[in-house]
Amino acid sequence: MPTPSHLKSSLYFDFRAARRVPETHAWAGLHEHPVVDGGEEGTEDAVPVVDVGAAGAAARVARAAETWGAFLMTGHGVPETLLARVEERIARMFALPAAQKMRAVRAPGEACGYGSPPISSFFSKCMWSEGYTFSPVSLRSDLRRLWPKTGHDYRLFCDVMEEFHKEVRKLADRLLELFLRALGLTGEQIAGVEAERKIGETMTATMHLNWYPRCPDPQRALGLIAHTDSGFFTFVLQSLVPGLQLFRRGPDRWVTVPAVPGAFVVNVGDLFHILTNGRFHSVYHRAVVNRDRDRISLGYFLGPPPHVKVAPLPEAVPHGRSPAYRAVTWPEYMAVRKKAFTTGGSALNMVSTDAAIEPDDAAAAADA
Ligand SMILES: C=C1C[C@]23C[C@@]1(O)CC[C@H]2[C@@]12CCC[C@@](C)(C(=O)O1)[C@H]2[C@@H]3C(=O)O
Ligand SMILES: O=C(O)CCC(=O)C(=O)O
Ligand SMILES: [Fe+2]
Repeated sequence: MPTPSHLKSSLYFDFRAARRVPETHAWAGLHEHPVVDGGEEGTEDAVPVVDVGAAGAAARVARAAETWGAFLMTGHGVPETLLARVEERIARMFALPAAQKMRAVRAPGEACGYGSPPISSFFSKCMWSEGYTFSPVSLRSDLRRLWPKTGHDYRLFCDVMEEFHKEVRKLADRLLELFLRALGLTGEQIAGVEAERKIGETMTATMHLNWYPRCPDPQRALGLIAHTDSGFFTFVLQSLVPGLQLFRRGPDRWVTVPAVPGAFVVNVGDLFHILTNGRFHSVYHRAVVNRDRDRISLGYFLGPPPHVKVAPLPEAVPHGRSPAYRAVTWPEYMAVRKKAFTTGGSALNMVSTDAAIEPDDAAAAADA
């Protein structure tokens, strides 16, 4: 039986002091599929790179979203100096004393706070990571839980995260437009059709910071269990230490995403999979740890507001066919995913209509 998350989060595991990986953190079946390098340009395993500022970007986005469900995004215009400041502040936050971090611990049922990744509540083993989730629109009040007395570090953290959010939220709108163009919608349709316009206007952002401490026995431990992101799409900023792996089929393998300075990894999430009727598919991914260096990543998760139903866009459904998925809100989908985790099924299958047959990715990548 998995340990309830509130129990896990009330005990602080001191990664820094660990000289070995205890049974509580040792995962079986991690090496079921080979791991290949995704950085070798021109090879089949090369993770697609899309310069979103260049001509032809929509077509490249479409191809990457259809074939991989992920890509490395360059040419986005977010200054590298800002990204470096963001990373520095995240590292300082994770270096705070345990007692201070535990003040902000995520309570059961809470969306925001400090602790092991929310998904860990479905597993009996613990991951080799800590994370902090917050909403960028209420970060000044959220962050008072970590820095009750505010002060210099609090202000610098909030300032840099606000600046980052301002830049990246605009970028998300640009990328959404590229995605919709990639689906075949014209500029007029994007501007004029209520449903499409609403997606951009109402899209919400959540930030989740990950810290993967260096690990004495990385072959036995796992930073973040294989999963698909549940929302529309995610921007992942990873430090220069690689660790993010994408699952690819035929032959089944894990592809390590190269650490490209200044690039964001873009992951297609399950609700975008639904919105595009499965044309852009969500990507299974996981994070591994290493012996020598800590790793930090930032996930910027875009999705609909909680009350909005997400259903396949009519433009994404082939003529004469019915939509492959039923309409769901994000919280409804999370409840389905919770059920899928406990029954071992696929959440996308569970919201599909007869018109869609999903490969059971959950089973295929079940190296948990
Ligand atoms: C917006 C969200 C997506 C997320 C759950 C969350 O409410 C905030 C944290 C996100 C995250 C980050 C680590 C992996 C993941 C599966 C998890 O456990 O928490 C994702 C969630 C998701 O994409 O469903
Ligand atoms: O650490 C990473 O590179 C990936 C993080 C991730 O998948 C997530 O936060 O959802
Ligand atoms: Fe993820």
